[in-house]
Amino acid sequence: LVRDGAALPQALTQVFAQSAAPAPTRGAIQDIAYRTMRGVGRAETLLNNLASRPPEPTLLHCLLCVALCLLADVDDPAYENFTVVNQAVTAVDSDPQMAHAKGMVNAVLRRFLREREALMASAVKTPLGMWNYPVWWIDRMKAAYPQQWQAILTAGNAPPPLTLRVNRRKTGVADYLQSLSTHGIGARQIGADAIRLDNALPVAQIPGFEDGLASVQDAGAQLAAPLLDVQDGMRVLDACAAPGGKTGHILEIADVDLTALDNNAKRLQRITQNLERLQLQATLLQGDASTGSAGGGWWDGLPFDRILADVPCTASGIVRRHPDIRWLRRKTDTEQLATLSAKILDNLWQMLRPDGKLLLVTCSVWPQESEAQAVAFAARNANARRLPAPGQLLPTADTEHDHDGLFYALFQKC
Ligand SMILES: C[S@@+](CC[C@H](N)C(=O)[O-])C[C@H]1O[C@@H](n2cnc3c(N)ncnc32)[C@H](O)[C@@H]1O
Repeated sequence: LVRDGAALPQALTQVFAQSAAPAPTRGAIQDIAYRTMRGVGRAETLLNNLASRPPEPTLLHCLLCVALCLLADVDDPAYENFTVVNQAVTAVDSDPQMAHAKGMVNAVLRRFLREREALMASAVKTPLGMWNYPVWWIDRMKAAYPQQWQAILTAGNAPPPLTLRVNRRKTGVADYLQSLSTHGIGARQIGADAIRLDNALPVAQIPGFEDGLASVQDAGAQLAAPLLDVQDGMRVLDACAAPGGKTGHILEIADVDLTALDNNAKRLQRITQNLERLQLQATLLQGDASTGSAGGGWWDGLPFDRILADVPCTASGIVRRHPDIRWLRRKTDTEQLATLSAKILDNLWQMLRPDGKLLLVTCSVWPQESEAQAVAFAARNANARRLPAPGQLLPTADTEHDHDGLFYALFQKC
């Protein structure tokens, strides 16, 4: 399904809708799927070297790639080798379309185990086998970040930690850490409101989650609401708001009149759910952030004091959380999304009051969507003064400062 263009969460939802698999099996399927997204480049390289005539990219090809991903992961093996081989062979045997290939699958996987060292050494000589990203992605990263490209690609292959945002309306970081400790959950503070758990947990096991004491949000994303500099009584627009991570944070920080806009009705429902859990309120609107300043659209014509523009982007900075993104994106997506974002920014700028502030956010590391976008916006709008903000944050898996790759540029209207 992902090969056909479906995002992994949607692909898994589709698979689970057609299966009666119990919860633990679904958990295992999900884990294998995410591992596969992180390792499929190497697995395909291995398969090309292992099979004299690798199967067409059909179910059989996918199954071999999944098995090779699991067998190649010697640092964090999910299963014993014999389990992987036996399960792969059993799966092939149980499908009338694939059963003829049972012997081949068995032979390929066993040969891999016999010759693993040499095969891995050969696979990592190719960029795809070494880094597990499309080659165009690797080349672009090298060009954009000649010094850091390897660290960025490595960070994107690491499993993400679970980072929480403590709801300061309900509790404080110290008290919440204490509560986690009482529940035997190891964690540390990594930002003003950010806590990183030592081990990931299902949200149902996070103390006070259902009562809105904490939300799941990357530490880098938690910089948005404080940077926006919201004060009680302000009129604030969160322009590309769904699923509402930053909406919730803004409302936790100040009593503002907040409009949360998104053009996707289904995703807007997720803002409703999140705000209900946090017991906070906003006006939710479905609309296109790139239109509406000229009247006749979703905007009521009253200027905003603050605008958060968390524009749609390639999400190239959050690949460790969404390892499928690298395989779904096309090289040309960056330009298309940058063009849309520029339109959104210019439109929103008309809705900002003089002296007001607009914060541009992307979860991308491609300069075209981030720094170049900010520079071009300032060049187009002479009344935009750029204020200090972090700029490009590169993803890092450092335990003290762990965060995704994000970009922040703050503008004030003169
Ligand atoms: C990066 S996500 C926003 C994440 C969100 N701010 C948060 O912190 O949870 C970008 C959002 O922009 C929305 N979007 C895309 N194009 C849009 C448009 N033209 N107008 C409004 N929203 C748009 C998408 O549906 C998506 O929900």
